[in-house]
Amino acid sequence: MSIIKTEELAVGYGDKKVVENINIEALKGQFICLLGPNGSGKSTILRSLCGFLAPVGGKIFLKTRDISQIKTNTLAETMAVVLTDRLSPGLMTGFDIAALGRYPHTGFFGKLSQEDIEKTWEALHLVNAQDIAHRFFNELSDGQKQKLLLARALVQEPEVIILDEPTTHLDVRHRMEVMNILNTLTKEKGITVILSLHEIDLALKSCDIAILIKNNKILDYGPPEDIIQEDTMTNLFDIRSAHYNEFLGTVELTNDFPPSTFVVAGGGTGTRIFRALTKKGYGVATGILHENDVDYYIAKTIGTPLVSEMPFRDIREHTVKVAQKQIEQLERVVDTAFPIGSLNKQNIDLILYAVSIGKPVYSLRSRQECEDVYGEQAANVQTFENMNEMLQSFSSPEALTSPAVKATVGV
Ligand SMILES: Nc1ncnc2c1ncn2[C@@H]1O[C@H](COP(=O)(O)OP(=O)(O)OP(=O)(O)O)[C@@H](O)[C@H]1O
Repeated sequence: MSIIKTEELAVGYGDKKVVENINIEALKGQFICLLGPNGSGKSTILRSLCGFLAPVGGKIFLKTRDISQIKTNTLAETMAVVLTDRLSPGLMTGFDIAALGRYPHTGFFGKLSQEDIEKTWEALHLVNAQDIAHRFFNELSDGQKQKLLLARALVQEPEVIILDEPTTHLDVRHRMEVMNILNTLTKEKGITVILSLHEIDLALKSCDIAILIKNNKILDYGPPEDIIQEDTMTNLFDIRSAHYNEFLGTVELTNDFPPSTFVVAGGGTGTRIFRALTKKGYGVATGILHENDVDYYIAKTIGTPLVSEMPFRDIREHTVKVAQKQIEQLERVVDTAFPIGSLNKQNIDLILYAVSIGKPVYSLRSRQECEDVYGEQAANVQTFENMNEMLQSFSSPEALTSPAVKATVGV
């Protein structure tokens, strides 16, 4: 069932159009998220959808009725709004704030009936805010206030809730809680939720429909699984210093330092090392990674040169040679203590090769394990108990190889 529909909607201020040609439809129980850079018009669209801002052009329908023809009180029976504006409610308690949402249902004097009181408590329980109900709103944290504003929206018993950046200022726990509550509302109560968010990964993992906004228009609109590709987020936000991995849902800082360290990784053991080296300014090359390994996805997203092999295949002679060539040109080799199996045992040979040509090898395996794995050559491998200890023993990143090396390893 269609709850909100727009036709050739243009939103903005006065004559100025901020976003135009908006043709979207929100169905019952859908979780819809607006994504876009600062100033792209997310708040302007949300304000228009809830009738606070008159459209510059086109139409908005709330369950087939033109929203401009609906009185505010009638609108409030169907739609609840949680905007970012700070409330200064004087000496009101958490309960009072939540109960404000009953106003479309109370009589002329706004007196709460027993039923209103019960419904307010119900909403407070639903957002897990019953313990702050008797405290003054002004004295609560942003996360606690946000929960009460959600409760206020819920007691309205709306069919649609519109929220502008409901997770701003919240810590990770409250952020997850708010998103969980909203998700439950859509799935269990059939409420349609339309919101804007800045956390890309959270948005894409939670929402049924993403609306991507940039340069005055809707770039794309649909289920994130269908519309988000590898470069979608980097293009949407014009990100230069980082890349978004749609498969893992993470943003990784780009590493474009000249490679100095070859990280022999696998099974996810390389990920935190790639990130740590990137943070400290060391260039990285890595291998030999199977193309279904999490280290492969992270290394690709970070943008490091990498030597890879097809998933579930033995590492071929040729691939080993490519990795050896890279090692020859770099300063050092790191053994991440990757798990060893029949498909990647050549990575052990790779480390032995590095030792044989005199490259410093740094290992995160225990001394005993090194001896088991590298035999006599273990004496030429330095072991470290943890990554930071290992990084401290590296020469400073300024002393790294020249950009020419980067060219030779094929960046
Ligand atoms: N009251 C206003 N009068 C005129 N222009 C406005 C007004 N409010 C916002 N704008 C402009 O409209 C454009 C879109 O702003 P909007 O707040 O909708 O963006 P947003 O995507 O929500 O941004 P953010 O992610 O920073 O919250 C911006 O250029 C902004 O300067």
